[in-house]
Amino acid sequence: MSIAFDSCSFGYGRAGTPVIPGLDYIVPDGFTVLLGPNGAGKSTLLKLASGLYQPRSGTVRMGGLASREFAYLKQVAWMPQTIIPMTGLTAREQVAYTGWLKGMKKPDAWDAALAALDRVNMADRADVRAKKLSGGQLRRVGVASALVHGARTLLLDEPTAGMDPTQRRVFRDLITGLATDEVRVLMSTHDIADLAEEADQVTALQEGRITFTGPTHAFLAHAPQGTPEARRAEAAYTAVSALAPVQEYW
Ligand SMILES: Nc1ncnc2c1ncn2[C@@H]1O[C@H](COP(=O)(O)OP(=O)(O)OP(=O)(O)O)[C@@H](O)[C@H]1O
Repeated sequence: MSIAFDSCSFGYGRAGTPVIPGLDYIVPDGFTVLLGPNGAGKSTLLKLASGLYQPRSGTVRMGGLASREFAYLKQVAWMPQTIIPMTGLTAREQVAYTGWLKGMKKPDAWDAALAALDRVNMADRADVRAKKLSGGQLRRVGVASALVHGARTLLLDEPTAGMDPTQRRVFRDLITGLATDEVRVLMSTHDIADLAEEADQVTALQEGRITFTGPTHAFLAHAPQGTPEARRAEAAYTAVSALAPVQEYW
């Protein structure tokens, strides 16, 4: 069951212009990259999908569940742009705490935390204080926190921002492997050239409106003929950014 936005509108403050002005969108299966320039509304969309924000009008639902229901929140995991280490907690405690917040029993959360840290190659740091971890290690803790309670949709907000190219490659491989038949991953990024070809699907956002959503090969087909392979994703992105918003696609 996927997350569906139906005429979803959202703005900051009561009277503020909507940042998301009436969005219809279904989070695709597999691994989807969410592209868009600064301020397009990517983080806002992810927060709406996570249930952290509620729409001003319209709905965000998963099957019969509205995004404000706890049963919905248990099905999704959101990784913010910045992972804040919790004072005094070890990596394992921080991940287990997230699991507990999502309704897991303490012993289950404790076991699942180690398993999640293992999936991100951090099991050997499980007992290190989160404050002592490097930026990259802390991001892994963030991914482990997203994995700990077995969510069906992972919402990752620019998890590779600020990483060096090598670190980014390792991290990207890790994230690509998280999507399965049962688990959807929606990840925002600025890193168009690197990521588009590894994703199953691409969604492009412009001023809170979707200009493209579909399989990666269909996205890349927007690159003008003769564009060199290395530049296709970027050229396709430029082309879809100029498209009119998608009106109906589901
Ligand atoms: N807390 C806030 N209060 C008021 N306006 C906000 C707030 N957060 C975001 N905005 C505004 O909402 C719009 C969308 O912001 P959002 O962070 O969702 O975009 P984004 O695509 O994630 O951008 P970036 O790539 O720079 O992270 C921007 O115009 C931004 O200034």
